[in-house]
Amino acid sequence: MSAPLIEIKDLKVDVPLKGGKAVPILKGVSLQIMPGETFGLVGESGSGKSVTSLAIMGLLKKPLKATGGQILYRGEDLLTASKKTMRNLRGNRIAMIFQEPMTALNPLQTVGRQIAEMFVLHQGKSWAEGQKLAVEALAAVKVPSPERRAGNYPHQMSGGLRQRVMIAMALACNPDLLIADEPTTALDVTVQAEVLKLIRELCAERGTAVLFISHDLGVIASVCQRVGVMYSGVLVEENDTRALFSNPQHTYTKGLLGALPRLGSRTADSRNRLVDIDSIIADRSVLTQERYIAPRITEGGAAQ
Ligand SMILES: Nc1ncnc2c1ncn2[C@@H]1O[C@H](COP(=O)(O)OP(=O)(O)OP(=O)(O)O)[C@@H](O)[C@H]1O
Repeated sequence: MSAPLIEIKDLKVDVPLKGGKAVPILKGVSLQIMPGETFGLVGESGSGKSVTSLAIMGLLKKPLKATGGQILYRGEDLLTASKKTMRNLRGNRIAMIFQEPMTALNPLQTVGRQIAEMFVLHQGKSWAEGQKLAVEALAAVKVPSPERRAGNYPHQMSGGLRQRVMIAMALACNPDLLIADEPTTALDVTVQAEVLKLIRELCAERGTAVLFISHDLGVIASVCQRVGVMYSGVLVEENDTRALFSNPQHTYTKGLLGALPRLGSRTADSRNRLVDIDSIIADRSVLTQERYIAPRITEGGAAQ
């Protein structure tokens, strides 16, 4: 089995308070993402999914503070890497797309120029070459009439097209890892399905690993090979997607799956009702004390 691309070991992130106390945000998260693997992080709002991804990108801002653990990328600890190293990695080797492309795109520049800039800054191309590559990148994400569209400003595009532009920018330098934080949450269902298909296909073609963050189990199931379930700053369960969906081990995961309405099956519990997670367990703090991390199964069938 090859070495992990990203290995997070016992990552702790706090918000320090006056008087030396701190609010724990991540309480010792450990996970591995293999080269080319699509890893999903699922969990309710506030469970720590975005903070985990910001830590990988080196973008934790005050008051958030990494207070322990390691984030190894090809063996180098990103928590102690220099600002210069992180600048070189971001956008180039590790790229990110967000829920709302308008917050990441510059409203005053054409999308063609913004994509071209990736090639100029990270690959030393000339602007003329960058513009040509930008049109090719738009074509690769299936934007119709890419040459004409390269001259559009972000506000002249639909939400779905803007997300395609973000994907084109993120994949411009063929990163090793794409972090996708709720990339389709703001899109309507048909556009969402197209964008998910695009991410899946492009990353598989290029061998790009994906850390896919979502609160939507259906989306995770359609994209990811392996899934981690976060609850209150703890990775409470991790398994291959199929195994996790067919045989959830952790009480919270069972609750999440029980709360999903399913076509073709009227019952989520024996009384035809969807499960309310709060009704499963009265004291939610108990949930973080339980963990189930399934070993990875290698191609030969051996557990690691
Ligand atoms: N800048 C900040 N200052 C203080 N607390 C923060 C900050 N950013 C995040 N938090 C806290 O950290 C916890 C985890 O937040 P995070 O954004 O990672 O959750 P999430 O699982 O991504 O949720 P969502 O799906 O809503 O984005 C939350 O309790 C949140 O309030």
